[in-house]
Amino acid sequence: MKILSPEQLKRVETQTITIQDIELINLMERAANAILNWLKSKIDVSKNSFTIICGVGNNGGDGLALGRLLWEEKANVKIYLQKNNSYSLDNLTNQKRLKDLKIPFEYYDETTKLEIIPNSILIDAIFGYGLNRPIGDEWKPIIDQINQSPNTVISVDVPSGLFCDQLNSEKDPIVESEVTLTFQTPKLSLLIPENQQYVNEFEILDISLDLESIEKEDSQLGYFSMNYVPQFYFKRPKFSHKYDYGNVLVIGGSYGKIGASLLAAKAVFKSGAGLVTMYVPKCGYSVIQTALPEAMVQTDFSDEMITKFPNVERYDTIVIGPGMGTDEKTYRAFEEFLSENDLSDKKLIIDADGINLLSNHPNLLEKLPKETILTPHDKELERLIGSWENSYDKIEKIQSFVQSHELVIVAKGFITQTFLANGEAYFNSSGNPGMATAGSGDVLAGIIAGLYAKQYNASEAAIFGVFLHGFSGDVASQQLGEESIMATDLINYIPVAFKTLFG
Ligand SMILES: NC(=O)C1=CN([C@@H]2O[C@H](COP(=O)(O)OP(=O)(O)OC[C@H]3O[C@@H](n4cnc5c(N)ncnc54)[C@H](O)[C@@H]3O)[C@@H](O)[C@H]2O)[C@H](O)CC1
Ligand SMILES: [K+]
Repeated sequence: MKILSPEQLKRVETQTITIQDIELINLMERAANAILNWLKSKIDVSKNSFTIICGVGNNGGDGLALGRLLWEEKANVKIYLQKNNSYSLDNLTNQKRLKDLKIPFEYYDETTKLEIIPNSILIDAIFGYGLNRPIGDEWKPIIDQINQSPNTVISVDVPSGLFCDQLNSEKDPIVESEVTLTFQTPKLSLLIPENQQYVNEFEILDISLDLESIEKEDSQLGYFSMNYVPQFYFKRPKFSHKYDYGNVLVIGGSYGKIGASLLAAKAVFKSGAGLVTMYVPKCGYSVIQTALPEAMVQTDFSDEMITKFPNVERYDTIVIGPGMGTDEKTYRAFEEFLSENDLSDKKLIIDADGINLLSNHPNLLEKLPKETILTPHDKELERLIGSWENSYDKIEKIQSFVQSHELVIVAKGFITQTFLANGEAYFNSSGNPGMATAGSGDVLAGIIAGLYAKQYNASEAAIFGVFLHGFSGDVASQQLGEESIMATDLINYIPVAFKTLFG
């Protein structure tokens, strides 16, 4: 799903109106109905109260229309409208509809003490994507009353005061919403960690904007959600053997960190690869033979670390890094491996210490095959590309890095972002805080490798691998709760995740 700017959304809106032969007021009614239906799916609206705070534009218009629909559903509703001498056309139409039905509303200005119905759901419909400058301090008293109220706050489209695609200043008054119900496409600001305090969680509501018009808009940013999963369905042909599903080599592990490579290798198997070989220092040999009898094991000469990389001729996919360490001997082995092998037809996934080695010796980056997948967390990423000022700057820096080096970067975080070699970035929608646990990243590298080894290309393996990893975490948390999830659970729930996604 594309992430669009306010200008693009406006264009799509205008085209939708022409193509569907409707008026903007009809879209506004759809938007209000979408919110009503969402509310009805959660609560009995007729037994609830709502305090709706509306602005002067179309976001306010959505709020007025919602007030009318809730009134018709026999909910207890109090509607506030900003006192002004200029309203959008459809805001005015909705004011008239309220008046025609004798549904009362009150005006407010910056001095008003809002009378929020106790225990009501507070609907924030002051500003939406039309915000074109920071809202001034005059808004502080109203926004403060909303944020300090004990009521549940639901924001329409965007928390009021929050820009859609640029950073706010810390001083800006912004509504802190419990849930943001955003229309049709996610707004970039909803996905940015700096805005956590305002966004908490969001849901995308379909208002049937014209999909072709959305497709025509140029955007390098996308949001990968459940709707896109079916295209990743893959059915194993009846007459197939293990070699059809990739031959994967996992290079990693060091004394005390054999577990990391083991987690990665298990995840490779669970995501469907045919054969897995592990290359570890000697101390890992019996551990792996016992813990993962399905894997073949080759060992380094060293007991404790990798000092020479193996011959990789027969493998098509190679994971490098989990638990490997950054000893100088390991680094030299890694450099020799990259310089002396023709890896152009190999699929490489580099994680953890493998990435740290690349950061210390950036000349090695040029030796990686095209579309090598790197899976850094923030610290590893910073070592690799340098620091960034904020999340928007981070996106731009990663985009230029992947384009200049022709790499794929999976930037891990609460909302993981996958950057393709052409600069496109996909924000992931699955996962939960329970997955912030040791070994989770090793599992992700393994899942991506397992998919890459099969029929998926680098971009697909990275984007879908990230989703599958998060989804396994979601299934695991439904069964176990977030608190107790361990990396091993993420692996154990991959089969349930596959089954839930593809039946
Ligand atoms: N396609 C859709 O998704 C649809 C969304 N709808 C809703 O419409 C709003 C966008 O409405 P718009 O009238 O363009 O803007 P706002 O209501 O967000 O802004 C109101 C108004 O305020 C002015 N303004 C901007 N910045 C400031 C400021 N800092 N201080 C004071 N005033 C400011 C600006 O000039 C605007 O006119 C969208 O979010 C949805 O909620 C449609 O209802 C259906 C289609
Ligand atoms: K809003």
